[in-house]
Amino acid sequence: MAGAANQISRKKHVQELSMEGVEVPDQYISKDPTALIRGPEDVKESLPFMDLPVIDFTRLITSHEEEVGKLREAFSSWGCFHIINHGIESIMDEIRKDAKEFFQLPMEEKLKYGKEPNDLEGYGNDNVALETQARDWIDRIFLTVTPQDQRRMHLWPKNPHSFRKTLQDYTEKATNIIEILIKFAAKSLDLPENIFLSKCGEKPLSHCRINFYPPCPKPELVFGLKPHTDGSVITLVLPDEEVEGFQFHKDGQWYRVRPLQGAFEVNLGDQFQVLSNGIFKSVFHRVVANKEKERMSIALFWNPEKGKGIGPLEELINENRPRLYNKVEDNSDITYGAYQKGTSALDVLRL
Ligand SMILES: O=C(O)CCC(=O)C(=O)O
Ligand SMILES: [Fe+2]
Repeated sequence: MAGAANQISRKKHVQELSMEGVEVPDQYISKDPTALIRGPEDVKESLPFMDLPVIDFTRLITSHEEEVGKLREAFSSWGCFHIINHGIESIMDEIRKDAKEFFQLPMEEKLKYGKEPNDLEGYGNDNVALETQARDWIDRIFLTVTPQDQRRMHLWPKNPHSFRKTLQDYTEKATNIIEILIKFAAKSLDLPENIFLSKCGEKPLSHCRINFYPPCPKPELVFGLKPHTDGSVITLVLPDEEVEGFQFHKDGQWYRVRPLQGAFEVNLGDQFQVLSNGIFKSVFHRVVANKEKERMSIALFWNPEKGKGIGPLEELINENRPRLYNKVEDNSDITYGAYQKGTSALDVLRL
């Protein structure tokens, strides 16, 4: 009987489970003793808050020295920070509105853009590669954004009718911010501004993931997203403005983050750690579920051109700082495999 019940719930999306108010199904509850958390007791309200560094984007792009210094510090000892004064507040509101509307549509409408079971792209829930691994308490839309000729347009929602255009406008502006941050990251190390970008090739690969975390009756048993580092160079996250949930790990401790109105959150990914020969640090982070409230975030993952080998910049290798990582030809398989196993891609790349 239990098996049959599992079969049924396995097909359901988290949003349906949440609305039906059923018990949290087993496959969402972590049982793996080697998982990166010890248990729900270190997840919840007992954790301290920590404000992330706040970078003023307008001050940064006018090469305000103090702001460039703050960026370097944020990249090298946090791997995670907020940016304000970025100038794209109105399109932020639009994409939030369209994405929320999509998740409110009837299931049969959303399933028109549904992903295939072993695919990542489209609307759907968490894929797990291992039976022992718990599913994340999340539904999402995952789409390739660039290169444009690799978009799978049949998976881009047409409902609400403005969705495609809004996503196009939003990701274009968000990409611009990411590329400026990568330039200023180089400047902050006294390197030519295009040095990282040019290593990443002409056709960066970017994916957008709209993360929708429905309320969970027992949030202490699940993760919205398990602890992980992003495999990207940089991830620009449009966080939920009202509902907290994002947590990060620093100096041996997990911290909660309060939402900051109008801000983006930037996560430095593994590939930037590799490119910078370990000067910049990718951030270990996770998302916890909420008992009463749904939460939504929109992540834009920016990666090098597909097949472009990524290794530490020669300029950042010297006697005092020997090469830390191997060059890797295609990081995406390593990253995804590592997430599924609950390990870090950097362990695979480290010399
Ligand atoms: O929901 C969030 O705040 C973070 C999302 C995230 O970490 C991801 O999509 O990789
Ligand atoms: Fe992430």
